[in-house]
Amino acid sequence: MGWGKWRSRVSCGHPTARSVLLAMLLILTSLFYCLSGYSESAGRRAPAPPGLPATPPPRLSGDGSFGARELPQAIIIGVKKGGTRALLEFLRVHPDVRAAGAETHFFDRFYERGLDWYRSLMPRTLEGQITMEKTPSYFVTREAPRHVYAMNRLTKLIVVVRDPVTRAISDYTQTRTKSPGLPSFQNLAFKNITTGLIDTSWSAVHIGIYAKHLDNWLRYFPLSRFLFVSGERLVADPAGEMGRVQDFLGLKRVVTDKHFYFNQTKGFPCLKKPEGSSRPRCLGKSKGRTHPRIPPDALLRLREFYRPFNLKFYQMTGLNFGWD
Ligand SMILES: Nc1ncnc2c1ncn2[C@@H]1O[C@H](COP(=O)(O)OS(=O)(=O)O)[C@@H](OP(=O)(O)O)[C@H]1O
Repeated sequence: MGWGKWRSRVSCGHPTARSVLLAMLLILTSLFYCLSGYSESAGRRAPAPPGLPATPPPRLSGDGSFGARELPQAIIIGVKKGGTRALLEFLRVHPDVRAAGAETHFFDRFYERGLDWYRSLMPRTLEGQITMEKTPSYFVTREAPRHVYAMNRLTKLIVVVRDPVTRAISDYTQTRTKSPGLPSFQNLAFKNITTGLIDTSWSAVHIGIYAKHLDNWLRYFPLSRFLFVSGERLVADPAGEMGRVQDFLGLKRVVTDKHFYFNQTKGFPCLKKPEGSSRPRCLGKSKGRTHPRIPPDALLRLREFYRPFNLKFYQMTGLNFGWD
């Protein structure tokens, strides 16, 4: 069959030629849709099926590093000299915890700098990791609960508490390290040593009135939002206390007794493998200082002073810390 004849057959609409043409058209059309559909899904995110959230954007930051900085979901708010550094360092061993290393003091000193500034201090986190920070002065700062509430009323709050008498001596020991000429502990703790009148305006004494500070926080947060960690048990049984903390934070119990050993020289539990290191490490020299000897009658008077506040604190928290 010659070219002319073929052409005339096609143009004349011969049935065989028509079906061949139709088949070719169909193939071409489906090929076109296939190709255009492919390029669409490669270039754009497919819409989420009804009722399901759209695929979250990848947590890649502008500079290409992984994760995003988030505001903390949990904060160690106190207390100063309670064992807050130990707790944070123990938590950082957990792969799902990322924490700001230094105390940020956002809610007590730098609140006017705003939440974006605060967020910028946080480490990057991946999906499923929680962001934390510790600033022990929050617990005794009047405005702190209101500020934390304004950020997120569901923030989890951890308070490491320690016998207020030992805590006061620890606080004093730290101040004396920085100012060697400081008067004696009893000189500062008592308005009048003979009458035994306590100077509650001295911060080392004031911080230990836990019931009073907790009262201020309870104006904003229910008790269920708090976890009270015993500073004494954190030393005597770090793994046990860490179990409670991980449960409270909704974390798998990853940090266990396998992570700790008791360092006889330091007199404290230390980490076998701290975050980012494969070598054992204890906390620095500023943690676990030798305390000065305080006269027994001064200690006794101070214990008497704290007793009713401690009992109130046990009642408020439903926990007996055994300080009396
Ligand atoms: N594992 C371990 N290693 C060393 N120290 C430990 C540990 N666990 C708790 N502690 C106690 O922590 C006390 C210091 O508390 P903080 O970290 O809250 O102090 S601070 O407020 O941040 O300055 C610190 O107080 P001092 O003993 O008075 O120095 C320690 O008693």
